[in-house]
Amino acid sequence: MSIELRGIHKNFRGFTALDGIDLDIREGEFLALLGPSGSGKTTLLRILAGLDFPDSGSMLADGRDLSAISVRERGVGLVFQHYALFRHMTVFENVAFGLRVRARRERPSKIEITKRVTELLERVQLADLAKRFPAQLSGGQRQRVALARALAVEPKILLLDEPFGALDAQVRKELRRWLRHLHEEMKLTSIFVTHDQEEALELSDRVVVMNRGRIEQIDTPERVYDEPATPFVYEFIGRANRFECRIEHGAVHVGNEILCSDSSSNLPDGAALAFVRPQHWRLLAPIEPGLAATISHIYAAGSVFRIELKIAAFAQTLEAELPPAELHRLALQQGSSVKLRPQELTLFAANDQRHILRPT
Ligand SMILES: Nc1ncnc2c1ncn2[C@@H]1O[C@H](COP(=O)(O)OP(=O)(O)OP(=O)(O)O)[C@@H](O)[C@H]1O
Repeated sequence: MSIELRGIHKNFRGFTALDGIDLDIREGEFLALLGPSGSGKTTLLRILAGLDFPDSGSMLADGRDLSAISVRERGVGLVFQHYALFRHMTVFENVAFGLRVRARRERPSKIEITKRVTELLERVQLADLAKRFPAQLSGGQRQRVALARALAVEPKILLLDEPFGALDAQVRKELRRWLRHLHEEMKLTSIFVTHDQEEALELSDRVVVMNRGRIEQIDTPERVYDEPATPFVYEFIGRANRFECRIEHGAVHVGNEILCSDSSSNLPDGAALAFVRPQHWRLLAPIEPGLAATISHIYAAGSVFRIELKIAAFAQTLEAELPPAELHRLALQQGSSVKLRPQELTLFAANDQRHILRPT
C-alpha cells in the first residue's frame, strides 16, 4: 500500500504535536521514523493506524481518502514496545486471535487458521513454543509472537512503535536484522518508530528525521548521515563537533582562528554554523598550520580511539577519532600538543543553506 500525507497537523490542547507533515510512503519500503522523545513519531503512527485523527491535512492510501477507511479496512498490523499479548492464551492462540474474532463470513476455516498460524510461527522461529504461555517466554520471543500476531491478518502495512525498545542491546540487534529479512520475504510495507539512530540507519530504506512535530529530512540512511539537510540532523545523527563561526571572503573564522578557507567556493559572508565529524579531523605535528589543541583524554572505543582535545584559543572541547595504527604512528598521548585541520566540514550559512567543504 502506498500512502500520501499532505499538511498533517495535530494539536493536543494547544500543544502542536504535528506541524505540517508531508510524506509519501512507497509500497514495499521500510521507513523509519526517527527523532527525539516528543518529536511526534507515535502521534504520526497512531494517525496512520486510524487510532487518532489529524486536525487538518489530507491522507491518501492507494489514491483513496484514508480518513474514510475504517481501522479494520485499513489492513494495518501493529506492534508496540510493550507486547500486549493475552496472558491466558498460548502462543498459538495469541497468533490465531485476530483470525478467530473475524465476522463469520470473513473468518477462515479452522484448518486454514491452523495452517496459517503454523506457517507464521515457523517464519518467526517459534514453532517449538506454540503451546507455551507468554510468561514462559523471553522478551525477544514475546516480541516475535506480537509480530506474528500482527502478521496473521495479512496487513497491507506493518506499523511498529519501538518494538524492541525494552530488549537488551544484543537481542535488539538480532531481532532488527531478522525483521528486515521478514519484511523482504513477506513483501511488506513497514513503518518503524525509533529514537535509536543506529537502529534506523541499519534497518530502513529511508529515514524520516522528525523534530518538534516537523520533518527535518527524508532520505536514505547514507544521505542523512553524509549529507544532513539541517544542523539538527547533523547533531542528531552521528557524532559532531559544532562551531559558531563567521565567514569572510571564503575563510571560516572561529574566534580569532581560521578553521579552514576556500576562496574558490562561493560561501556567503556572515554568521554560520560549522560541523566536523570526529573522523574528519587530521591530527598534525605542532609545527604544521592548523588549530592548536592539547589532548585531554584518549579512550579506546572498539576499532577506533576517541580523542578529546582542548582548543587553546577558545574554550571548547572537541572530539576526534583515529584508528589505532594512526594513533601509534603519531605517538599521541594525553597532554600531547597537536594541530588540527578538518578534512571535511559542513557549513550551514544564514538561511540554512548547506555547504560541504573538503579542504585539501
Ligand atoms: N493524548 C495526548 N494528549 C496530550 N499531549 C499528547 C498526547 N499524545 C501526545 N502528546 C504530546 O505530543 C508530543 C508528541 O508525542 P509523541 O508521542 O508523538 O512523541 P514521540 O516522538 O513518539 O516521543 P517518544 O519517543 O517519547 O515516544 C509530546 O509532547 C506529547 O507529550
